[in-house]
Amino acid sequence: MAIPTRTLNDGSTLPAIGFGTYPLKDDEAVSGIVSAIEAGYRLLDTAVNYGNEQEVGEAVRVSGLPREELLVASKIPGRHHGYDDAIASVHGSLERLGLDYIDLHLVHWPNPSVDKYAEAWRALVDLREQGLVRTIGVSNFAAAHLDRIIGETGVTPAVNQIELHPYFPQVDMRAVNAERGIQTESWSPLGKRQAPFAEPAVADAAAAHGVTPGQVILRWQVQLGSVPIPKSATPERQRANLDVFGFELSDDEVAAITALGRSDGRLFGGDPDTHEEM
Ligand SMILES: NC(=O)C1=CN([C@@H]2O[C@H](COP(=O)(O)OP(=O)(O)OC[C@H]3O[C@@H](n4cnc5c(N)ncnc54)[C@H](OP(=O)(O)O)[C@@H]3O)[C@@H](O)[C@H]2O)C=CC1
Ligand SMILES: O=C(O)C(=O)[C@@H](O)[C@H](O)C(=O)CO
Repeated sequence: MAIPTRTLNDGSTLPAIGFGTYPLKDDEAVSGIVSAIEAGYRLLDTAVNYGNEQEVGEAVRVSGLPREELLVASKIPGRHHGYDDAIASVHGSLERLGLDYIDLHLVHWPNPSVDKYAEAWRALVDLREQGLVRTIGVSNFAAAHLDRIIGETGVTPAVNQIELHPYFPQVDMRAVNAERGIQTESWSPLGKRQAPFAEPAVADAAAAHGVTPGQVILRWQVQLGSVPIPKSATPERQRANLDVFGFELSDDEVAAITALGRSDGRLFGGDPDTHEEM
């Protein structure tokens, strides 16, 4: 089944589901990403800090698909936030990927104590002008971080990739993004090691629709309007995770899953206002 698309504020599109590549490395990464592409994924999410950009580029070539049919996303790490460092960071990503442009590039974390994320953003704005990156966005940005970079550059990120899963449904940040015309992407969309597959809200919906709990959670993500990027090294799960466009959750089912949210629901305490990741 064809994957629907989301139109971004710069006129480009993203598939409604992408593929997360962390922590895939080495041969497992190449074979895992090639099998994901064969399953139908067209958006591949990597980062400098995942140490697997080379493998992502290799998988793109091994897949044999025309370059323009795939979207590669990467991220600038905190240690590269100075303007010149950010420019060099993206050139490094291009080199490791072996690509002549990157489809989507994000500032990975704001690292507010370093206070240079606005410089990294200005670098992305300039790299987009040069055509080296097609679409620019951020990750783990709170409202104040977004408003600062928008205010300083007049350029609104196309995407904000944030932690979002049933135990952390990000009601407020989804609204913050939507109010600014920013597409939300969900990292750890299944809840990673805390996947709430056995929660009645999830298990009951799975039974009602004849699908798996993982498919219910990813369908919930789609109906929230976010773009989830589940990771799986297993071809069977890769295919199942993509197969969420043949059923629809009711409003009550969506609300029941959202109600699983908890104030301490973050996976590792990654609060963008305080978490530092270099
Ligand atoms: N911007 C940021 O700060 C962050 C971005 N990310 C991005 O988000 C992506 C996804 O997040 P991630 O943390 O990997 O978490 P996910 O929620 O995607 O969960 C991945 C885990 O779930 C397992 N899994 C996948 N599908 C199923 C299924 N259908 N049934 C049961 N288990 C399943 C996988 O195991 P198996 O492989 O064995 O199937 C893996 O252990 C990352 O790969 C990365 O690209 C992640 C964290 C932070
Ligand atoms: O995977 C990422 O993109 C991250 O930003 C990390 O924070 C990652 O989730 C991790 O390793 C947390 O311990």
